[in-house]
Amino acid sequence: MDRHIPLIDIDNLFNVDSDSINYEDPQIQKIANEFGLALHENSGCAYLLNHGIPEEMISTVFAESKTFFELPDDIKMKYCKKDVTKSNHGYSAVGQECLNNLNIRELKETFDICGNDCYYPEEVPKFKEVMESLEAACWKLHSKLFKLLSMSLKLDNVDFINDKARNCTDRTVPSLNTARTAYYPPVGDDVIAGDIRCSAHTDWGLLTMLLQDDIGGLEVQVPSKGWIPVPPIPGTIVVITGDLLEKLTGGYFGATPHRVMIPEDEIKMKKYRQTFLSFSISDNDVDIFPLRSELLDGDYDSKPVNSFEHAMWRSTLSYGV
Ligand SMILES: O=C(O)CCC(=O)C(=O)O
Ligand SMILES: [Fe+2]
Repeated sequence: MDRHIPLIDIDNLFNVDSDSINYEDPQIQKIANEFGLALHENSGCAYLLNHGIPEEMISTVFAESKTFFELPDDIKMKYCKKDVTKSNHGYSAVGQECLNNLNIRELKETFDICGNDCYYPEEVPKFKEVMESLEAACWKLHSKLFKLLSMSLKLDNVDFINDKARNCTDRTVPSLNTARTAYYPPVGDDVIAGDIRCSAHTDWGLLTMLLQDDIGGLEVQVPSKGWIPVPPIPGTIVVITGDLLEKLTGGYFGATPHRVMIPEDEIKMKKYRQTFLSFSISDNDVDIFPLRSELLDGDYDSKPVNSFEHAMWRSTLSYGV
């Protein structure tokens, strides 16, 4: 099969205690180089194999999420986002969020977990626990992936990117770091021209980890090739670069445009699709300055961006406020 998106075996790094990883180990350096190259060249996107997050943890999140998304609308709306200029937490119905700021209808529903003022659907008692477990597992992996990327940049400090993410996984520290469960309802006869499952956009943060079911439809935009599919591969996680990583690395890891198409296949179109996403977004008070290094493009705009301002700007545009 002609696979456009690189597949990287990260050799169960998740299950190794972070402090006991030997970053001098040639095997770890090889993984770091492959991963860095995959995110730098063309696709800005990679599949991770042997990521170590238990499949059961993922399928439980999909099952509990489905129970929530299939509740009546009036119940789901009790949990909708309260004020998108302040927090990213809560439920969004079809048509509420449009990620490329246009007047396109996105046929998706989401529940985002963000911040420390979290509320959860009481109708689905296990929702909170399973979401937070998978979120924590993703956080553990994020910090290891940041180390690999710092290594691939040949930086002495393997914690260079972690230092910029700061404490975003600590809920007592304000950040827009977010975990999202997404549900794309079966596409019915009321679909209109222009409808899409998720419109073209880049993510706002450093890295996004995406777990998808077997329906497909995700695509990334690759400069020389246009839109290319990122089909589901069982047992893998998809990693996508975001705006803050692009800024931090002076464009070396450019943010990757992506979207989700409605399947052309009639049978698949009538099926729902589910994903879980973990977006790593630095603490609110972090200013991201582009790194200076001979590897990087000296022409990159050196103006810093503030993490909160950037993510909030993107978020409010998506909700039209
Ligand atoms: O669900 C997907 O496959 C992608 C969703 C996405 O890109 C997003 O929510 O930012
Ligand atoms: Fe996205």
